[in-house]
Amino acid sequence: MPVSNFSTVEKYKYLNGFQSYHESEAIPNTLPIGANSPQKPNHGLYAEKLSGTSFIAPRHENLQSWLYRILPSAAHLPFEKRDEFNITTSISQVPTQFRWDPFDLDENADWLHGLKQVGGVGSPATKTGLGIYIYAAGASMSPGHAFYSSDGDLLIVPQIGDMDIQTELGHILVRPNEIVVIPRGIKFRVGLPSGQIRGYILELYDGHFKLPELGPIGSNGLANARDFQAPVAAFEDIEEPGTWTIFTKYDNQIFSAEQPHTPFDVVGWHGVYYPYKYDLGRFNVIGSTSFDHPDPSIYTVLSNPTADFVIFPPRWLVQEDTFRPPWYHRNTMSEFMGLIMGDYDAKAGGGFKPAGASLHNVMSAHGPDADTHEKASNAELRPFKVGEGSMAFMFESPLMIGVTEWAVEECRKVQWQYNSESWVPLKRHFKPSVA
Ligand SMILES: O=C(O)Cc1cc(O)ccc1O
Ligand SMILES: [Fe+2]
Repeated sequence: MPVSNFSTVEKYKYLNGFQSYHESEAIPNTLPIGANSPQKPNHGLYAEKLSGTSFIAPRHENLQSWLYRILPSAAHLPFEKRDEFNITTSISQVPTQFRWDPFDLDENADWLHGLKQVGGVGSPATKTGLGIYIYAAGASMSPGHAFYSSDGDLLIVPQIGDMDIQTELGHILVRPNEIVVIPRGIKFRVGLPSGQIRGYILELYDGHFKLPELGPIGSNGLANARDFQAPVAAFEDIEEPGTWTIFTKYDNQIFSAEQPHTPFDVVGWHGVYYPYKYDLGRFNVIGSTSFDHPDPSIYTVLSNPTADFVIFPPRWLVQEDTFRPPWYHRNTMSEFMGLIMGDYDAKAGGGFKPAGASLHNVMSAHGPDADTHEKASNAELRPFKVGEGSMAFMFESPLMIGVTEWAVEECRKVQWQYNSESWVPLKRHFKPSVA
């Protein structure tokens, strides 16, 4: 039987702060004082360094942690390729505006077996670009399985179901309307404490998320640093040898390796490279209190040169003499959107549903559908709370986002009438004689 070092109450304790230097030990006197790699670490542990940036990365970008564990990660058998996984199908770059009906649930799969790539660009091998995935699962990953991505940092956006994520650095409970980021290389296992799960994932093949600069907003606002939560150290102490399988996604293919000991044996750790969660309900929304619709960058939660994570939380709209929904637009950026719950105010026509998605690529024109335009251009402009009970989000990237064969064909969720239902019905209102 695994021996855990925590009670249920203590299981989900967190350390608060974004990219703060944290340290945590599940047994007192685990972390060496004034050194990282003593000749004999305390309690007979092995020291292991986990680097998320190059050794020479500037101090303010340098992300690494020291792990003190029962056996080092290297103690495993060789990797074998697992061809039964087919997460990434061939990707094509097209300017088509896509919208998808809700992606299916899957009660039989576990999180890893229920993972499918929807879109992407670049290559994990050259550390450029990103991947976008949908997961759907109805079973916990086996206690003998763990996964890490060699390809990048995973930003997971649950849409349905709680995820009990056991990571090497401790436990995280993440629920819909929260997000979790699991950096490259950190092993984890997804348990399902309350039934089926489904959600979206953005994988960054390069770099790590930062909080956006606040500029004239000042020193607080948007996502505040103290609301990001890292786990506390927690370990399994299993003396009998067994078989554990470690899966990794490596250049978008799955490999696995067996080892005779649990990977969740980190008794203490310190550093700035760790998984963290954030409750989207804590986002402090800033908006226009006079006129005009601001750029959606005002809703950025996390930022990276490859992609930003932007949300559309419930908020008051008070602008005068303004068409309040998003304007019609074409961008050099591409926009992948998902909906966790509720409605999105730019799509009153109803085709954008929770668990569905849309993709508006580089310079592909889009904006409110015809119904939304009709309503918003005639609405009485009193203060109005938009998005009550809803949460839409966007993965926004300067790169073209290609679509996988699975997303276009196999999943059978594409709304091929998207353009003809949303924008083709827009009416002419042009009257040269009227100001
Ligand atoms: O296209 C979208 O719905 C996303 C979006 C929202 C917004 O408020 C402004 C621009 C934008 O691209
Ligand atoms: Fe847009």
